[in-house]
Amino acid sequence: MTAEPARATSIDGKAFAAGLVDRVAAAASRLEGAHGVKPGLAVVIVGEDPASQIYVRNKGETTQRAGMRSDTHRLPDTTSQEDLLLLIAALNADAGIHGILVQLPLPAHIDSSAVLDAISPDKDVDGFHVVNAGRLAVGLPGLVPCTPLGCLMLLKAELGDLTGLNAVVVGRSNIVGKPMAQLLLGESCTVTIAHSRTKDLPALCRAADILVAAVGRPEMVRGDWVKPGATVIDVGINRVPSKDPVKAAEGKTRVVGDVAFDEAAAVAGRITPVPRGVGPMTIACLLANTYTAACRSVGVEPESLDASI
Ligand SMILES: NC(=O)C1=CN([C@@H]2O[C@H](COP(=O)(O)OP(=O)(O)OC[C@H]3O[C@@H](n4cnc5c(N)ncnc54)[C@H](OP(=O)(O)O)[C@@H]3O)[C@@H](O)[C@H]2O)C=CC1
Ligand SMILES: Nc1nc(=O)c2c([nH]1)NC[C@@H]1CN(c3ccc(C(=O)N[C@@H](CCC(=O)O)C(=O)O)cc3)C=[N+]21
Repeated sequence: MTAEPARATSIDGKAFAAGLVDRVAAAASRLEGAHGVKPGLAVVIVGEDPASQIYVRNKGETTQRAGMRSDTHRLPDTTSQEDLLLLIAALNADAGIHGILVQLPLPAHIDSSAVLDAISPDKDVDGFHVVNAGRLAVGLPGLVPCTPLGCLMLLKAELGDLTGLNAVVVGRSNIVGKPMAQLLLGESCTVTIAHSRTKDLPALCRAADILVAAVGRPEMVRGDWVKPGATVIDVGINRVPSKDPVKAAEGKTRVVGDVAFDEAAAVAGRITPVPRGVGPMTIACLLANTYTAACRSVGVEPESLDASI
């Protein structure tokens, strides 16, 4: 049997993200020129999780590249919840900081929701605070979680108007699946949210014009789950052993998504790769949210950052 050639367009999230970072940088420099406000982001990381360290470093570098202030607070994994809450209170009160991100997951002895809800909703650039989740649900302006926001920007750049399209979101987390579904509903898609208890997931996915996979299971979505011509957004970031058995034995890993890329690309119209798909958009949207929060802190309407590549 010969492999089917891939025919889907691979959506270049990395290039789109670079363009977005440039637009944020330009808008942030105009904000600073006009109002003397330099957007500032504080990232708090508790513990030594290596994947988190890489992500936090990328964020710091990209933030500075965008001409914004970036502070990283690294705390030992023995930090008490009380001390973490004290740091958040200090950052809430710091007028030079417009965005606060507490890297997840937190160590088990800390109650994540108590920590996330201690962040001022106006500085909650992750959009995880219950107030921002509520604003998104009722259609009020707030701060929208970065990963679903990045997915929506890619979808609108690729497809234009999404009205009436069937969207299936696989995953119902508060961080990705639920806000993704809210955003697609806001674009007048017909939205179905699937999860681990969904019956006949492959058949459900085959009805989707837009299929978003946010599951955390390497290559779970197969080619025959995809409707011909559909747009597939792969949010998954999964580390699996390297293909080369020698390297795998040395503990080398590679990153794959929640979608079996080659199979799905043979059927889909458009698909995001992993890496270089949704991941870079998450970071770019974090900067966009920090810019938005900085504008609102001085009562200025943020400039539109939406644009095609
Ligand atoms: N690219 C990026 O910037 C980011 C990527 N990620 C990645 O996205 C993925 C999802 O993250 P997150 O939402 O935080 O993960 P969670 O583990 O919080 O949620 C996973 C969801 O997938 C569902 N699920 C699990 N197994 C199945 C299954 N067999 N069939 C159908 N649904 C299933 C779960 O269902 P149930 O609720 O029933 O348990 C749950 O709703 C991960 O790979 C993560 O690394 C996350 C954040 C940012
Ligand atoms: N409070 C909080 N907010 C988050 O948004 C958050 C978090 N905690 N915890 C961890 C997850 C994961 N996440 C990623 C962001 C970017 C890439 C990214 O840039 N990925 C690149 C490189 C991938 C690689 O090679 O490792 C890519 O996909 O091309 C990946 C993962 C944000 N998260």
